[in-house]
Amino acid sequence: MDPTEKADSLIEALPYLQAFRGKTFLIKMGGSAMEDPDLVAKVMRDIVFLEVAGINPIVVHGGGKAISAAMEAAGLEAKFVGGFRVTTDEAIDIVSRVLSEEINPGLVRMIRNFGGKAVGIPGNDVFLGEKIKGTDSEGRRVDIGRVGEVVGCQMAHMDAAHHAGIVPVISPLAAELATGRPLNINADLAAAALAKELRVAKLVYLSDVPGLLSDPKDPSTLIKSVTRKEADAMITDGTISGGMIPKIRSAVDALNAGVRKVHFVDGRLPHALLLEIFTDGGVGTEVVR
Ligand SMILES: Nc1ncnc2c1ncn2[C@@H]1O[C@H](COP(=O)(O)OP(=O)(O)O)[C@@H](O)[C@H]1O
Ligand SMILES: CC(=O)N[C@@H](CCC(=O)OP(=O)(O)O)C(=O)O
Repeated sequence: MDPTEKADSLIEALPYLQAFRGKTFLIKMGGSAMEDPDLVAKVMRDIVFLEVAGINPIVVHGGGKAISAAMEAAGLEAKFVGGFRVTTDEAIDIVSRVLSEEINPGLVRMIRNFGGKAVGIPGNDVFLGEKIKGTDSEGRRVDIGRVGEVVGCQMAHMDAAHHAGIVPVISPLAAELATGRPLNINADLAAAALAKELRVAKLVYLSDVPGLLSDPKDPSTLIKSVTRKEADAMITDGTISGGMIPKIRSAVDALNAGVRKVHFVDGRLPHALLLEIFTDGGVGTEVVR
C-alpha cells in the first residue's frame, strides 16, 4: 500500500471517529473465537485502539469451549439443554475457576501488554441473577442446576472503571439474588443485559463465523444487514440454530431496549472489529431496528 492509500484509510475512519468519541461499545468475546491466543491478542489490541480513540469499550467474555475442556479433564460430562450448560454444584466451581482465574485475567493482561488500562470484574460483582429452568428438546422444563438469568445490575464497579478511564473485562457469572451464590449465565445474555442497562451505542458479538449466514454451512452466504423482524423469522424457520439463537434473541432484545446497533463479527479475522466499526463497508452483519 502506498502512503496515500494509508492516509485514505485513516481519512475513511474520520467520520466514525468523530461520531463515536465518548460513546460506549460493549464487545462480547465468544469462547469459539478464543481458541488461538494470537488472534485473541489482536482483538485486545483493537480494544486498546478503541480506548485511545476516545470510545469506552467494555468487554464481556465467554469461554464455553475452555469450560467444556476443563470439565472433561475433571471427568465431568459437558451437557447442554436448550443452549445452556447443565451446571451442577461441582461444575459451577469449574465454571467460576475457568472464567475468573484463567480467561478473565488473561484478557486483562493482554490489554495491559498493549499499553491499555483494564480491570477484571467478576460477573457476580455486576450481575444479580435468578435461577432458571432449561427447556429440553421435547419442550419439557428441566432442572439445569446453577444456571441463571440476569435480573439486575450493580453498577458501582463499572462506574468506578468508567470514571478512571479503565476498560472493564467482565465474566458471565451472577450473584444469586436470594443467596449471593454464583450462577452460570450464558455470556450472550450477560452481554445483552449490560448493553441494555447502559443503553450502549453498539453491542458487538465476536464469534467464529463471518456473521449471520443465510446458509449456516456456507460462509459465503453472509447477510450484511438484517432487521429485527427478519432475524425473528430466521429463528422460526430454523435458519438460525444453536449458539446463534441466544445471540440473535439478545440482539433483538437489546435493540428493543434502546441499544442503537448490534453487530456480528468474525473474531478469527484479524482486525474485524476495527473494520466493522471504522470502514464504510464493514465486514460482518449488522442488526438494525
Ligand atoms: N444462521 C447462522 N449463521 C451463523 N452461525 C450460525 C447460524 N446458525 C447457527 N450458527 C452457529 O452458531 C455458532 C456461534 O455460536 P457459539 O458457538 O455459541 O459461539 P460463541 O462461543 O462465540 O458464543 C456458529 O459457530 C454456527 O455454528
Ligand atoms: C449457562 C451457560 O451455558 N453458560 C456458559 C457461559 C460461558 C459462555 O456463554 O461462553 P461462550 O460465549 O463461549 O458460549 C457456559 O457455561 O458455557
